[in-house]
Amino acid sequence: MSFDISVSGAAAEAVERVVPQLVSDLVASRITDGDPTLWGPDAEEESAKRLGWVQAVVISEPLIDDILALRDKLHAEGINHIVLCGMGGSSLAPEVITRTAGVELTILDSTDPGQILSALNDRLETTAVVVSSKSGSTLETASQRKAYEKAFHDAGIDPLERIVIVTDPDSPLDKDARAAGYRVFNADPNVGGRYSALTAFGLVPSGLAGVDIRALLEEASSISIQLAVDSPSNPALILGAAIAGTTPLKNKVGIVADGTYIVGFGDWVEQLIAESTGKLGTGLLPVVLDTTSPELSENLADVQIVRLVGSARATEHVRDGEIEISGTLGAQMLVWEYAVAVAGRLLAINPFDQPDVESAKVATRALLDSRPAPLAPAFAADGIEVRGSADVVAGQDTIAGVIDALVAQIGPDGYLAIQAYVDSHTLHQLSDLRNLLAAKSGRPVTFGWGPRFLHSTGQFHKGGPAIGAFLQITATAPQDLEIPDSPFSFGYLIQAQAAGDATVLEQHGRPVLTLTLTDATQNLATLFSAVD
Ligand SMILES: O=P(O)(O)OC[C@H]1O[C@H](O)[C@H](O)[C@@H](O)[C@@H]1O
Repeated sequence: MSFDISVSGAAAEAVERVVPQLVSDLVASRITDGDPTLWGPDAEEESAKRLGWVQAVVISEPLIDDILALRDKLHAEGINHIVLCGMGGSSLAPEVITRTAGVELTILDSTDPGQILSALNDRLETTAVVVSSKSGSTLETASQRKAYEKAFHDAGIDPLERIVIVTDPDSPLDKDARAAGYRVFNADPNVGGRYSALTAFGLVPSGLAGVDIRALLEEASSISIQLAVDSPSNPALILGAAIAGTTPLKNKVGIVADGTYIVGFGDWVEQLIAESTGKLGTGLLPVVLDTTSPELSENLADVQIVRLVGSARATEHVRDGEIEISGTLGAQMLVWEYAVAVAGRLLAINPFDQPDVESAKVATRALLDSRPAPLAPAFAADGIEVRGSADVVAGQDTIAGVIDALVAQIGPDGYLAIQAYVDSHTLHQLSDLRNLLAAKSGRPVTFGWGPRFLHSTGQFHKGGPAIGAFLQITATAPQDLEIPDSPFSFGYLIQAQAAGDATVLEQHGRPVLTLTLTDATQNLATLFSAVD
């Protein structure tokens, strides 16, 4: 069996109560048939052009030979290092697919100048770059493309030979890239970014990097008939009911890899859940945990634990109150896509739009256009500059003090989001703050690298229930990097992205604390001791 699920506690109660209704409403077969009326009249127009993922396996099959032929051609030319430039749905699937397969793929989903420089300086002579953007208008991706074009030119390499484009037909990128003479793979425009794992967006970079993408599609195919059937044993109906049907709603979903062979599934499913459901003041907050995370033992009434286990047998030993899942990667991707669509119906929202992502982009764009002088910090301590909401910074003069003040703002049903707009490779230790702050606050804590998370959980933070408190970590970059043909640099862009999102969060009445590391390596110790 390619997929198994076991439920207990409130999730089991939800399955018992909700699934019969889903079956009698023919939800599974209607999703499979592309019925756009399942999410109400307001969602109908969008849903009508967003259900193509149901047929992704069939649609993607013809792409495989072209991808493998290009891989062979690149190999024959000695090109064996693949970089992927893309944000959100254009990079999260290839990340989990290649990590699980143990295949190298350098993913550039950052605007941090140091991180971009490291990628540009890494094996350029033997590198091919996939530039992926469904809309073809994402600023980060366009900037990364320009940086690689310049780097190839400067090295005397023709970018047309080394850059491959994945985008929707007729997008601005599609038109521009075709006119310039780039190799372009088009994806199905009737699939939204976060549902695009099994389309060209997941397959082109993963296939070029060396993954057996045919096997991935076969894994998904093996479960597709089960998902289309209106039956109480349909795993997507069970999962959808278990995560979105509990009463009262457990609106945080703690996802922990505990025995699964899949590496990094939480980071992919995080976007699918958060961006699909976090809107109109409701939604499910995904919280990616590890097996030592405090949330697993705290029995928080509003957190539903989902444990990704190793084998079907492991799901027979489900822990009290948990959901346990096992399965192949391709099958899990398709099951979760169906389940989140089901969750959208249960939560009475449109699972295919992302109305609040745009607000942060607009605020960032305003800063990029006007380029105001940086806001003076409220204070600085031990080389860390402190800015933030008045409730958090007023009366404080230590890093420990402001962090405590932010934690004190988290309500009984709230959560803390750590958002680190830094080089995620050199400052990887920052993610260890998550478990520490979860222990300190006794509440769920999410961790995201900026600007990557803006395209993943960013929608929930602004469109979901207004219960988050936000810790931004930024850094003064030791070196900046110009974006070719742009009035601002990567260093300016990442700061504007943090400041733009902070403005929008504060407009939603949420507390924000921004800590700027002026000497990142030295400041880490201060930060960790302030949290302890
Ligand atoms: O693939 P792109 O069009 O560049 O979009 C990348 C990301 O952009 C936005 O943030 C959307 O909210 C995401 O759903 C999407 O995955």
